[in-house]
Amino acid sequence: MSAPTGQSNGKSPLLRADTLCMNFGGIMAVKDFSFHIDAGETVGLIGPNGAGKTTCFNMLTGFYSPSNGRVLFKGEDITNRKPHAIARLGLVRSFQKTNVMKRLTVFENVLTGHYMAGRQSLLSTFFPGEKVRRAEREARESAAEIVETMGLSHRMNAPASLLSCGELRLLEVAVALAAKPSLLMLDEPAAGLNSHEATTFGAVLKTLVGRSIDALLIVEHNMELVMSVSDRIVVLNFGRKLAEGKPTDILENREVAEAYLGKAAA
Ligand SMILES: Nc1ncnc2c1ncn2[C@@H]1O[C@H](COP(=O)(O)OP(=O)(O)OP(=O)(O)O)[C@@H](O)[C@H]1O
Repeated sequence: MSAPTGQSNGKSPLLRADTLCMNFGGIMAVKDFSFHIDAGETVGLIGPNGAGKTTCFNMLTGFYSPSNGRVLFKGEDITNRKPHAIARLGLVRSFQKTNVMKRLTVFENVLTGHYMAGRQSLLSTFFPGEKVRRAEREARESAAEIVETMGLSHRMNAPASLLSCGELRLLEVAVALAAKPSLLMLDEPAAGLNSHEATTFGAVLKTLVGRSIDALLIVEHNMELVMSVSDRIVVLNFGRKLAEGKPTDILENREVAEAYLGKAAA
């Protein structure tokens, strides 16, 4: 069931992490963690509180320098690169904290996401030529398309402050998509959603790979959601990979049940 070396089967993976370790002053938060993500996949990274999921996210995206190991993205070694340089290569992450500006409309938020990720110079903004005007047009078209992809067209001109929790979570993903990721990494994107909202959210997430992005990595505590959207699940426990496999295999895995619920419940 598991792929302990983090190697994909034959193909070159989109992302590959080899024996990542993170040592916080003597505490090993992550130990020898290897895994991969292929283009076309949605991978769920799960584990009990404190298992090391966010630490992994931070190492994969340049926010932490691993104490050991390396990260390859599209075959390029990105270990110790700066987060913005990694994002420019197409590896974009969300944070548990919202990236939405409440006073801006849905459309304006997504457009802002474009500009934040853009490379337009200040000079060209003040003295726009045809090239800048074309880029502006394309950014607006792309923002409208992303809003539609996320199922928020009917809320396009609504201030974000008026959105429901479910709509807000969708908008957060839309803003991340504006950075044009190849691999999108979402850290607890469904936090606070009720069951109905989580179902809608999951249905939208399922449409993204192959349409807007090449692959998706999702850290999520909502088991129903993560099991329904993921092709493959990787389980962390005490900083180590405990299991890896299809959602159905993970749901039946005794060690995983024990890690989450304690031995008595397994
Ligand atoms: N900056 C830090 N300094 C010291 N210890 C840290 C730091 N960040 C995380 N840790 C520790 O590393 C371990 C893994 O934490 P991490 O936040 O990665 O887990 P997690 O799986 O994301 O948890 P949660 O599901 O609760 O968000 C925990 O024991 C945590 O206390």
